[in-house]
Amino acid sequence: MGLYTIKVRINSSFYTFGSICYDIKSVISRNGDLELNEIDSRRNIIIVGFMGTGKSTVSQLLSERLGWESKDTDAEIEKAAGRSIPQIFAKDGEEAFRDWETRVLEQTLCQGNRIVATGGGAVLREGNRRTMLERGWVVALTADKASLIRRVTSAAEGTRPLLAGDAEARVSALLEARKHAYDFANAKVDTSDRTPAEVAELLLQGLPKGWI
Ligand SMILES: Nc1ncnc2c1ncn2[C@@H]1O[C@H](COP(=O)(O)OP(=O)(O)O)[C@@H](O)[C@H]1O
Ligand SMILES: O=C(O)C1=C[C@@H](OP(=O)(O)O)[C@@H](O)[C@H](O)C1
Ligand SMILES: [Mg+2]
Repeated sequence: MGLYTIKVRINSSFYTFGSICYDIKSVISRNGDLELNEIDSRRNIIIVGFMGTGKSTVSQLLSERLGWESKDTDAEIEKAAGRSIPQIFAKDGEEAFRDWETRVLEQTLCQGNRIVATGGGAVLREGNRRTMLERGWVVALTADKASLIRRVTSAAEGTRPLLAGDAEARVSALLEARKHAYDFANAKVDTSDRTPAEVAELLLQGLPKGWI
């Protein structure tokens, strides 16, 4: 047997090994043994879907309803980067944003009992899809094109760099490009003619029996 030196760079309060999350605070060296406490990070509700399907809105409602913490990966990215999403896209480009997204998704899902709203493009990387399926129940919100356009062009909107310019044309092109991107989810809820509260209710009804 050779002698191995294992170096772990700790820059966060958890550490992932394979698909399991360990709490760094509970890494104790007792009698020279390394102990890692596994965090139960397999029970989360993860919301995916195209921009404007209502992921961020519905995650807040579910959080109030279940008393689970709600996290929005876009907000977490902005906090961690200290910049807005349009600023990240403008200065570093989409790939840099996707790298932030992968890191934040991994961190956010290293806990349990969370409602996690993702950004519409978080499903594009295979590794992200795997992480989501390993860490909870993935629900895809959908909506027809007219509803999406109405929502993403409303007064308070304008924060999505991928829709800059002709938002209607961009929604059409991206919807086509991503038409199968959300198929991996465990369940789907159509939000077109539903209020966010109705969407939240349907989503809860579709959870596996005895899961919450
Ligand atoms: N079911 C719904 N019906 C009508 N408007 C909605 C619905 N869900 C969300 N919205 C509105 O659409 C816009 C986008 O919602 P948001 O939650 O930010 O979507 P996402 O996070 O999926 O991009 C917001 O102005 C929000 O108030
Ligand atoms: O679909 C996408 O690629 C994106 C969706 C946005 O989130 P929402 O889906 O919450 O708008 C945000 O992550 C970013 O602008 C990129
Ligand atoms: Mg959102």
